[in-house]
Amino acid sequence: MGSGKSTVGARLAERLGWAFVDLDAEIVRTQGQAIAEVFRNQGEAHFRQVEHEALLRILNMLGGPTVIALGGGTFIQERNRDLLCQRGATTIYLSGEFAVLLERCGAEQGTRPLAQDIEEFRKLHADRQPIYRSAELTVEIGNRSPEEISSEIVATLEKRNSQSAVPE
Ligand SMILES: Nc1ncnc2c1ncn2[C@@H]1O[C@H](COP(=O)(O)OP(=O)(O)OP(=O)(O)O)[C@@H](O)[C@H]1O
Ligand SMILES: O=C(O)C1=C[C@@H](O)[C@@H](O)[C@H](O)C1
Ligand SMILES: [Mg+2]
Repeated sequence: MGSGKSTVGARLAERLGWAFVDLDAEIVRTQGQAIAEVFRNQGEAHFRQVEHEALLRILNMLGGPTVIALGGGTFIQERNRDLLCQRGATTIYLSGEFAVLLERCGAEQGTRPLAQDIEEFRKLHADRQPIYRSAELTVEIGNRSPEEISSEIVATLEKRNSQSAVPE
């Protein structure tokens, strides 16, 4: 949470000339309520089901190359990781110091239900690390701007593509 998936994802899509979809924004649009309200009114289990269905719908409707900003817990569900893998998605973990994430989420107080209590957020973040790190690529956000982070991702993707090209 707060690593910049939505911000960097949008910038990355622009740089690549790809479409961009933000999974949380899609949930807000289809549910007609903020994420915090879905948690409050229907509970986390319901949110996770809605999140999974939204990811499936997005993947089924892709019209071309697309950057998808997942929610902070999307990749934690095994069924979502399986789905992304089956569809050939390149998964990228934006890794950052907890203090940076905390500061950013604190500035948007109330919007992330699982970041309300600092110690619970810290534990959740630590517990999730092994799964986040199973993404195909890990990018350290450091203190860099969205522009700098997306530049690194573009360069990494270009390098991977040139390495996987069949030599003549
Ligand atoms: N590289 C950056 N430098 C400075 N501020 C940033 C950077 N990336 C994102 N931010 C800011 O940090 C906050 C959180 O970013 P963002 O919403 O993109 O995170 P997220 O990973 O999508 O969070 P979530 O897991 O809740 O979806 C926003 O206010 C955003 O403007
Ligand atoms: O880390 C999480 O579990 C979440 C992160 C946000 O993106 C939202 O998807 C929601 O607040 C849950
Ligand atoms: Mg986001």
